[in-house]
Amino acid sequence: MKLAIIGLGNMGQAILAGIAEKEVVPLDKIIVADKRTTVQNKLQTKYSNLQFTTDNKKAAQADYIILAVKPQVIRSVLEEIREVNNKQIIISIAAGVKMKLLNRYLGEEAKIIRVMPNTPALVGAGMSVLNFSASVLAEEKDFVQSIFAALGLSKEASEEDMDAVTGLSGSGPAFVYLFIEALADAGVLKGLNRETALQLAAQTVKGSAEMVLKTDKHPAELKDMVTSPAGTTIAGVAALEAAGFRSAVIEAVTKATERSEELGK
Ligand SMILES: NC(=O)C1=CN([C@@H]2O[C@H](COP(=O)(O)OP(=O)(O)OC[C@H]3O[C@@H](n4cnc5c(N)ncnc54)[C@H](O)[C@@H]3O)[C@@H](O)[C@H]2O)C=CC1
Ligand SMILES: O=C(O)[C@@H]1CCC=N1
Repeated sequence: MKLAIIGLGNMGQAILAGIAEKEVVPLDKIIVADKRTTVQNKLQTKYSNLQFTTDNKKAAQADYIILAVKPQVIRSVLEEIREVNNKQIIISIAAGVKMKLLNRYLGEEAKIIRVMPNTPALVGAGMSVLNFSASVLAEEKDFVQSIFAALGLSKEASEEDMDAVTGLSGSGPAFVYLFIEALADAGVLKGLNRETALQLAAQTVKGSAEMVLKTDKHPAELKDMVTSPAGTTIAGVAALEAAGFRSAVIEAVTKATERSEELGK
């Protein structure tokens, strides 16, 4: 069994790092392809057993092929690999790129899996959402699920949900980083040193997220637990509400979802 990753940018490298860390696929069974040879130098120093190529057709001989190129270049890569590929499993992580388009290039019977991962996969804390074409066999599904489960949480969704998934968990890390940066800036404004402020901000977000995931409590209940009558927190919550924090976040996910829909056209 051989795995290829085509496109070793931010997300391709995050997936590779997660696979290497968890040893879910041995590195000597992985071939990676990118047009940039500078990526090769960097990756070969880091992972000595990895096979690297600039030839997508060579990578497309693998059994499972992860396409981690941008939506804007995926058509040209599909053109290249479709000459080689016939019964392999194609895993596309491209935002907005629909099954219909992938089928147009690879055939109606092609085994295609759409996945929307996110960059925290790099540290084993990713969120990946998978959508399978009907022709993918149970054991193939299991194998691909095992890869993404090793990178964090993984779950299945219908294709119609994939744009919203992209807007929320695909793009979401960037929104959360903005929040962390803003928390840290506020700490600095109030006299904390930058290093301390950033650590406090990141651990606060991590701990709060774990409370949501590990307790059965609704976020509103968890918020109420922090919010003492006439205390500090309610003063801050009121300021966030006055500034339209919730509607700004809803608008961010809505715009990201709409952009994913656009990329699919
Ligand atoms: N960055 C993220 O957080 C996430 C990205 N994605 C999806 O992952 C894909 C890649 O995104 P990023 O890693 O952010 O982009 P990126 O620009 O960092 O990486 C793309 C890589 O593809 C390479 N490339 C370009 N043309 C190529 C070709 N013809 N053949 C082989 N390699 C080629 C580039 O050299 C680059 O290394 C996109 O489709 C995006 O929608 C999905 C989930 C999250
Ligand atoms: O910004 C993007 O288009 C990609 C897809 C989801 C996260 N990053």
